[in-house]
Parts: sequence; structure tokens; C-alpha cells
Amino acid sequence: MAASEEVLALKAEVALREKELSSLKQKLAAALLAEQESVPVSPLPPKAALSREEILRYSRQLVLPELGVRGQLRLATASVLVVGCGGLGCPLAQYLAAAGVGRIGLVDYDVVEMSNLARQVLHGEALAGQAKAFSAAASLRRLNSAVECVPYAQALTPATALDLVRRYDVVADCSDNVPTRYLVNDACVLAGRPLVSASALRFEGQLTVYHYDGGPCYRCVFPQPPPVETVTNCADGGVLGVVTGVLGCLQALEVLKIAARLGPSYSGSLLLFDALGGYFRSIQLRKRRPDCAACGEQPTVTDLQDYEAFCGSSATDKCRSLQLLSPKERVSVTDYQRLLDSGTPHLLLDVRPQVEVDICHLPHALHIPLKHLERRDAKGLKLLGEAIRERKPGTQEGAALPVYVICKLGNDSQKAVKILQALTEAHELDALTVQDVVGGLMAWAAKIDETFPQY
Ligand SMILES: Nc1ncnc2c1ncn2[C@@H]1O[C@H](COP(=O)(O)OP(=O)(O)OP(=O)(O)O)[C@@H](O)[C@H]1O
Ligand SMILES: [Zn+2]
Repeated sequence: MAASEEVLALKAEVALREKELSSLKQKLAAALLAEQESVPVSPLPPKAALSREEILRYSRQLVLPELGVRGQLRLATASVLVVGCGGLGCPLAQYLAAAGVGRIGLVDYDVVEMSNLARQVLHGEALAGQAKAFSAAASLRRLNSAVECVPYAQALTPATALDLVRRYDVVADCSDNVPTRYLVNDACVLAGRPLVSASALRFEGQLTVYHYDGGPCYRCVFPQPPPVETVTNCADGGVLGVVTGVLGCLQALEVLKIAARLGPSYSGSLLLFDALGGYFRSIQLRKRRPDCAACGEQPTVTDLQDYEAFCGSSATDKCRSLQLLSPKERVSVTDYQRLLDSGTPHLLLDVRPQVEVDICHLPHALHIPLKHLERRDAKGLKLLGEAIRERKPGTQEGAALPVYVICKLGNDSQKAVKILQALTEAHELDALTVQDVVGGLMAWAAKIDETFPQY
């Protein structure tokens, strides 16, 4: 066959296979949807005895007198709803499935990303891009085919939460945002379900059981949401995977104790884990509030509300984008690249913490962390002043040098612009025109330079 003929034949083959693949993908999507719709509503039937296989499989926990056959049968007929199949939800669901919990519902609206794999241990490389709920369910089925896994590849919302929570005996909050925490709490109070809640960030974690056996609910402890700017997530603050692993396992332990009716250990108290210090401690939580809006004597939360409005933040938006500057005070990565290519004198200021600059940076940027600017650090300001003077040789005294501020996602850069504007106005800096780069270095990696690392 002549070379061009071979190329033509190969092209035809590729086109054919692509068509086949696309129809296969459509079938898969339909099958996934059907699976999602076949939601079980019936409670699990009572179970009188364990099979020979079950006795062998669970033998090591069956011989624990506190659990025994009776406890194992309770686990087999228990159902648990896991909200969030991320760092906490993965280890939690894994141990529930391994221990023989009868039905596990898995709610998550998100898809698996490479940056999840260091801690979200039910998802594998090959599943990147797939819905986390399906990926988790598939993993659990491989681990224990007797457990019924029900994936819900959707956000838990005020419209769906109560219906879903009512289908399960125990709920585990493994989410990562405040509106979802209030939503899950209120749904559990309205449905009368215990809520096992945990969180982890950096090297620290917390765990407690809400609304169980007369104990407080989340709203009893936190009647008002925290100010938005005080809340950090794992993407911004970082987390060590094993820390979410420890907390997820402890959550599983509390769920199993509730399901087997051994009683949880942390109703009314909060377990704190410090992974760097290497210690656990627990503190007493306040008692149930008689005036609690959710579980109090005269509750005002009688149905589920708009939790995003209540908390002033999004329940599903991964990148919380702040909008502090006007469009005129911002440039896109594309415009910044044009300016860079044109050789226009300017200063690029990277305000990320040193640890992130060590991961990746643009070589021509000056680096002064936002924290230093916030506290008007003298060394940082001197460095900035020198860099400005250096970059505008020949320009008139008093002429403004354009400064572009960049960070990871375009939030801290806006805060830095505000500070630089204030410093210029107070004549603490030479005249500047300051703008920030929208979307930061992650937009640079996505739109301008695909070799630039994403993190
Ligand atoms: N309202 C909600 N409904 C369904 N799933 C939710 C909701 N809120 C949060 N989640 C899920 O909870 C999980 C929290 O886990 P985690 O924070 O470890 O993951 P992540 O958000 O993917 O991580 P990262 O912050 O590193 O991107 C996420 O998978 C998120 O999609
Ligand atoms: Zn309450």
C-alpha cells in the first residue's frame, strides 16, 4: 500500500472507532442515569441470620463480644448516607462497606480530578473526569459486592436533601462548605436522623455527632455562620491526605457504633486531632439550646431554606471568586501576555505564599506575599519600592509604572491591589497604576502556557 493510501485507511479507521466510542459513551451516560434513578426507597428487610460467607468475611469483628452476631445483623440492615465523596467520604465509605453496612448512599456533584487522588482513596487515575459518586460506588462494589451502593451524582440541595436523608438511618457529613453543613444539619433534625460530622484542614481535624440522644445539633453550637473571609478550604489552605483519612475512619467508627447500637462517643463533645503535635483531645460542646432555630422548643426552621444566602457563600462553587475590583482594575491573562510580548515596562508582583512560589512561578515576577503587604512589612515595601524605581528608568519623576498583581486564582491579587492603591494614595509608594490578573496563575496555565503546572 502506498504511504498516502495507508494514511487514508488509518484515518478512516480512527473516524470509525471515534464514532463507536462516542455511541458507547452515550450508552454509558444513559446507563449511569438509569442507575441513578433506580433509587431504593424501601427500607432494608430485617435479617435473621448470617450466611456462611458472611460469618467468614466478618469473623474478626464477629468475635468481639460488644458486636457479635446481633451487632453484625444490625449493620447489615443499616443504611448510611455519605454527603461528599472526597477526603473524608472516601475512607469513611470504604470502612463502612468493608464492615458490612447494608446500604450506602453516596452524594457528590463533582468529578474526579488528579489533585484529588492524594487523599480521596476510592478514586483512581483511570477514573479522572468521572463523577465521584459513581467512581466511589464502583470502588466499594469491588470491595464488598454484598453492600448496596447508591450513587447520587448531584448536589445535595434544599430541594433534595430531606427526601434523601429520610431514606437513610444515619447521615455522615463529609462536605467541605458551610452552607452544606447547615443544610445537612437541618435535614437531619427535620428527618430525625443522627449526623456524624467531621472536617479536616492542613494538619488538623475535628469530629462530633450532632442531634443524637438529646445532644446538640450543629445550629445549637453554631447559630450563625462564620464570616465568609474566615473560611478556608483544602484547595487554599492545603491538607495532608492521611489527616482526612484519620478523620474519615473516626467518622466511620462513630457511624458503626450508632448503627450497631453501641452508642457513639462524641455526642455533645468535639474531638480535636493535631497531626503535627501528634495528639487527640476532646472538648465538651454546649448543651442543646432550647431556643435553637432547628432543634429548639419552637423551631423556626420548619423546612429547608436558601443556605447559600444564609451563609453568604456557595455550596458548590469550588473556586470562590471574590469580586473586589472594578473591571477597569483588572486584566485578563491574554491581555497580560500581549503586554509582556510587547516589552512594555511594568512590574509583575506575585503575592502568593513562599510555599506556593516554590511549586511554580513566572521567572520575571517579583515575589512579596500578601501577608507581608497586609502588615505593611518594611522589608517587603522597600523591595517593592526598589523594583518600581529599577523598572522605570528614563520615565519622568511622578509617572506611574504599571504594576500587575498575580496570585493563584485571582482573589488575593485583588486584596493586594487594594493595599497598593492605599499605599500610593498615602504617598508611601511611588505613583503606580495597579491592576490584578484575573484568574491568576491557574488561568495562565489553562489559557496561555499548558506546560505551566496546575496545583
Ligand atoms: N452540597 C453538596 N452536595 C454534594 N456534594 C458536595 C456538596 N458540598 C460539597 N460536596 C462534595 O464534598 C466533597 C468534599 O471533599 P474534599 O474537600 O476532600 O474534595 P474537593 O472539594 O474535591 O477537594 P479540593 O478542595 O482539594 O478541590 C467534594 O467532593 C465536594 O464535591
Ligand atoms: Zn439545635
